[in-house]
Amino acid sequence: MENGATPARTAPAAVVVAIDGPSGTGKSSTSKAVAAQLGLSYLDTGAQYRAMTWWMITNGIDVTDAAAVATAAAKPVLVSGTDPAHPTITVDGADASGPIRTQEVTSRVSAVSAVPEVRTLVTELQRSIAAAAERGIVVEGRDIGTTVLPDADLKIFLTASPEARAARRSGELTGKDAAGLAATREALIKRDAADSGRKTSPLAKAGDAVEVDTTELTLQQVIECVVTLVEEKRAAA
Ligand SMILES: Nc1ncnc2c1ncn2[C@@H]1O[C@H](COP(=O)(O)OP(=O)(O)O)[C@@H](O)[C@H]1O
Ligand SMILES: Nc1ccn([C@@H]2O[C@H](COP(=O)(O)OP(=O)(O)O)[C@@H](O)[C@H]2O)c(=O)n1
Repeated sequence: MENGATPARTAPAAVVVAIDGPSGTGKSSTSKAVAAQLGLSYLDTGAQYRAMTWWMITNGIDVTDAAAVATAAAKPVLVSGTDPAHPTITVDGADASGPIRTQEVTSRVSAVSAVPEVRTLVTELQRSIAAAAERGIVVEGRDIGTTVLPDADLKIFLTASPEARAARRSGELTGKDAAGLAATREALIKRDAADSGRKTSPLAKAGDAVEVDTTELTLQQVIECVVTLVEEKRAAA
């Protein structure tokens, strides 16, 4: 270095991480923790489809009428906050973080997210959020590695047995009673089938994604695994 000056420490290049997988595999918990640990932004794309669904329900749109959903899709203004310590979502300026988690929204979101016009709009929004994340971002969903960010630096596909996923979800919602567990398992399998079977950008593992089966792993182990994979990518860049 000329003049014996200390070289300025350059910030690591922005890294884009795509985390996909079915419900209850640990995408949200893992993505938030990895983003927080590495100083990256975080985007929950499922929350955006849920917000779109909530808006449709609130505005009296029949979510089984794909043409009506397609026509209305451009109306709501969705804004996602990308701080992993405090992720937010608003619809037309109103906080939607509570209402998007209801059973009503959960049971209808797959119908709305299957509508191509909805996906086009939401995908554009997701790409613009990712492009604006100066230090990089962890984006979680169903089609991030395959469609939204096919050039992501690292793609992870999380899996877990239906039993493990239902137990995790059921523990969140209703406690551990057997009837609740069975109902949660059925609803989860039905939503996976709808999300995997739709024509437009279905839930799928990208060819170059790293698959991590979380069935027998603790959340902490999954987080450590993903952080290590990101650090390896950065070191190799
Ligand atoms: N490896 C794991 N072991 C046990 N519980 C987990 C694990 N990963 C996530 N969880 C729990 O399972 C539930 C669903 O996780 P979440 O991150 O919301 O999954 P997803 O975003 O894939 O639907 C949460 O209560 C979370 O704390
Ligand atoms: N990239 C994405 C993310 C979610 N979704 C849809 O949004 C729904 C809700 O996603 P979510 O991530 O909140 O679902 P959970 O796994 O948290 O239950 C999914 O069931 C899909 O129908 C999608 O189609 N594409």
